[in-house]
Amino acid sequence: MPSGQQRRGQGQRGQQERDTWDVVVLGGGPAGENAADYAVRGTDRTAVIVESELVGGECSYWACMPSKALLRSVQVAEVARGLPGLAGRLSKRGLDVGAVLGRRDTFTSHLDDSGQVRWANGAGIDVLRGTARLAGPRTVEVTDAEGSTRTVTAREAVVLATGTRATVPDVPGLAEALPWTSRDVTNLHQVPKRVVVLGGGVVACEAATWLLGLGVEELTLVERGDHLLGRAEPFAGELVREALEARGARVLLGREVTRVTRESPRDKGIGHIAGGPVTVHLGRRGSVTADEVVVATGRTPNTADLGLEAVGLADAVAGNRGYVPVDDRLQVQGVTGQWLYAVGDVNGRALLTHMGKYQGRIAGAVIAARARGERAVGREYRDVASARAVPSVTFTSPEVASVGLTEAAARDAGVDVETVEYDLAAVAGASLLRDDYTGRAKLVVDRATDLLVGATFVGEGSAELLHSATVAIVGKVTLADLWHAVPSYPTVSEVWLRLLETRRTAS
Ligand SMILES: Cc1cc2nc3c(=O)[nH]c(=O)nc-3n(C[C@H](O)[C@H](O)[C@H](O)COP(=O)(O)OP(=O)(O)OC[C@H]3O[C@@H](n4cnc5c(N)ncnc54)[C@H](O)[C@@H]3O)c2cc1C
Ligand SMILES: NC(=O)c1ccc[n+]([C@@H]2O[C@H](COP(=O)([O-])OP(=O)(O)OC[C@H]3O[C@@H](n4cnc5c(N)ncnc54)[C@H](O)[C@@H]3O)[C@@H](O)[C@H]2O)c1
Repeated sequence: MPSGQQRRGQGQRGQQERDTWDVVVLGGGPAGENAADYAVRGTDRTAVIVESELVGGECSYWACMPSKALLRSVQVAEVARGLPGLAGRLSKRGLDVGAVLGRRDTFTSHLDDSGQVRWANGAGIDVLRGTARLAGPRTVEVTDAEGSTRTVTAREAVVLATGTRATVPDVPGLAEALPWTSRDVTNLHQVPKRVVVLGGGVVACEAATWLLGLGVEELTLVERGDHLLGRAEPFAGELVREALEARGARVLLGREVTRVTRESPRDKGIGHIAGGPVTVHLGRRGSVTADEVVVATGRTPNTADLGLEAVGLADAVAGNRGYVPVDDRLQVQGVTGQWLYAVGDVNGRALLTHMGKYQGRIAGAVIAARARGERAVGREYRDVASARAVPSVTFTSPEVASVGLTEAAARDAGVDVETVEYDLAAVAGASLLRDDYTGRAKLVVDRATDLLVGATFVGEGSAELLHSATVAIVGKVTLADLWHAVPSYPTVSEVWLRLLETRRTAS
């Protein structure tokens, strides 16, 4: 048996000639990387990741990392402006945009994935460059940039981890106007003076926050629904709307874009203003003209050219909004032989990096167990979190952190719902963070069991608070027991005590 070091060396030398691996992963984003790692970790089994762009996926280069790098500078500056002793010392000229974009670029490794490839090789995983599609059971075709195609096979498992891309709605003139998508707005090189953001979900609200912070002078956000952040508790969207408006944004809710027109559209590369002024028409409700339009209206799974018909999956995927249907072991439903899995965004369960990585860990563990001849039946081999305990943080100002079910979702699920809310600004530890603190917390409780089924915290410091609620939900801690989990003073966590006190007073 070769040592790990020998095996890694052989893997790197042999991967161009080799055509069979134990595990073949399509897509090298965070979900695919974790599935490959957990499938072979500590063994001599072989795995390959087939990647058409950059190993590390959307998250590393065009999503989580650049957006959070931009938002950090914007948020720190905003907090400082609200603190006596600091506010007056800050330059009136605002942020040093070049330096902020430079820091962003260090977090995306200047769109160079060699560090991620080194990690993969070090973990015993080969990397093949090219676009992959299924050609039959355990068989994958890979087409490289020059157009040559080779066929690779998997002895044990194939994992689909091809993620999603930005949806550009079918609005007349929109595609022709060359709108910015999440890739451009996270990798912006120019700050347009006037921007229209289409959509009011997580991408739109975060992008509006950093665009305003970087100096956009006129920002209009157009959402077709009645709320921002439509999947969160309604008060979260309200607080974010108020905050965006306080910074000068115009938020238009319940508006439908009917047409988009642009003078001389020209593709100048990612993050560059793509032509002359662009006008977004809102039917009889007027129009808005800006220097750039950002489309943030949701995601489309990368399944259209994945060869699903070769394994009889085309109809099942089409009937699942284009997402690959999986069971709780992340095994693709409708395919026999226990060889096909799908993890991360592409299965549509929870479009978040941490959830994709969690699913990757589970799928990898199932593959490894089955390779050992085991049945993979225990709890460690099941995705138990995606249904009822998905944590998510929207890094707006104020932050929105939530886990589990909203009140509406809990009622729809038939839970005997009890709720309790508290003004986070009235918590000493929160009010210390900034003088203009705004926030609110809400718990959704199953009255029948005294268990928490959902929690939402809006306000500075919520992001790091969230895990306490996730632990309470997953660990099935009753609210009676939470009374004895004493939060430190003065911290934002003290909101737990206030929520429990409020509940006691009400009952
Ligand atoms: C602007 C923005 C900000 C976000 N911020 C956060 C955040 O803060 N926190 C969070 O948890 N989530 C965030 N998300 C969501 C997060 O980016 C995704 O949930 C995550 O990237 C999904 O990981 P994945 O591995 O499933 O897919 P991806 O990261 O999309 O990776 C899929 C990979 O597959 C490759 N691929 C696709 N098709 C093929 C093919 N046929 N052959 C070979 N390779 C292929 C792609 O090139 C890509 O590298 C954000 C999303 C956006 C758009
Ligand atoms: N911080 C984070 O964790 C983070 C950040 C960004 C994205 N994400 C993930 O990425 C996913 C996708 O985010 P998203 O914001 O692109 O999608 P989304 O589904 O969350 O929001 C899209 C919004 O666009 C609106 N919309 C759709 N078509 C429209 C139209 N024609 N005109 C106006 N509005 C329209 C929808 O009503 C919805 O409110 C999120 O659900 C989240 O899971 C996470």
